[in-house]
Amino acid sequence: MTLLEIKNVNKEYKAGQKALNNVSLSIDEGEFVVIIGPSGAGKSTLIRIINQLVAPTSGDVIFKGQSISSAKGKELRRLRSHIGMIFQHYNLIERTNVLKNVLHGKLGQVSFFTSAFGRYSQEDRNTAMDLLKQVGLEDQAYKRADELSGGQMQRVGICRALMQNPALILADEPIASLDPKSSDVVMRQLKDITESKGVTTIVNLHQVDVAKKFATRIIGVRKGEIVFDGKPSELTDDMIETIYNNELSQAGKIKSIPVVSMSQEEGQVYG
Ligand SMILES: Nc1ncnc2c1ncn2[C@@H]1O[C@H](COP(=O)(O)OP(=O)(O)OP(=O)(O)O)[C@@H](O)[C@H]1O
Repeated sequence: MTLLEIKNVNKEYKAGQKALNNVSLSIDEGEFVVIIGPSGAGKSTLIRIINQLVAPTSGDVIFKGQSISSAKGKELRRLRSHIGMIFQHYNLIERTNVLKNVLHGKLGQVSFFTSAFGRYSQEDRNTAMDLLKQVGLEDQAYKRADELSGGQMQRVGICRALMQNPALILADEPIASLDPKSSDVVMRQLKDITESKGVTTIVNLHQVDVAKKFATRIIGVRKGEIVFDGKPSELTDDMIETIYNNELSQAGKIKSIPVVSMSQEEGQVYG
């Protein structure tokens, strides 16, 4: 069943400069979609337009059968409460313990007093603890968030997003600040836990090899347009070069070639 439809979406931050150019796509429930593309291609803009952190210049975003791009106020908050976000820099409250950070995922679904005074129900606490167990962090529940490693913090970020029981998770470069091993753990857990809960997931990544390893569908974006949309097995080396062509041909940007050492360990090197 279709969960999300992006219809003829354009985004111009500055008049005449298209960050997204007539993008249309449809995402079904249960998909694990990875968006790849060079720096500045429009990946973050595409992710942010889905939950209206960025408003499209034109076009429509339909989520669960309703237009989120024309929703305002209470209605927009209601639709957003079904969408969990995972961020590159985790966005945890560092001085607060891990369990409370996970419980913060309930914000928007509980009263101001519940969240302000930490009076979450036992049921919510049990759910948060269960989620931490599923990512192997139950022992860390009462540690301050800033005592964790980056990979552990991102796993807390995953639990916090799931705490709101979302239909959709958007992850904007969730492993960009992590080493290859931690990246692999985070992506594996994100995939397993969202799959087990039937949550649809859309992730922006710079690493093509990681995309191929975990995605059920890969979308390649270049200069604000979708230039590839298919299964990981259909993403050929030629297509990767098409998506990243400009990057590869500009010697000065060589650092942005999307290959990390994890792929080398596995003998899957692209680019
Ligand atoms: N807030 C903004 N104001 C003006 N221009 C912006 C803004 N955000 C993004 N852009 C521009 O829109 C285009 C797409 O940017 P976007 O961040 O979506 O790309 P990206 O593929 O996510 O890049 P990266 O991988 O480097 O994060 C770029 O040309 C960028 O400079």
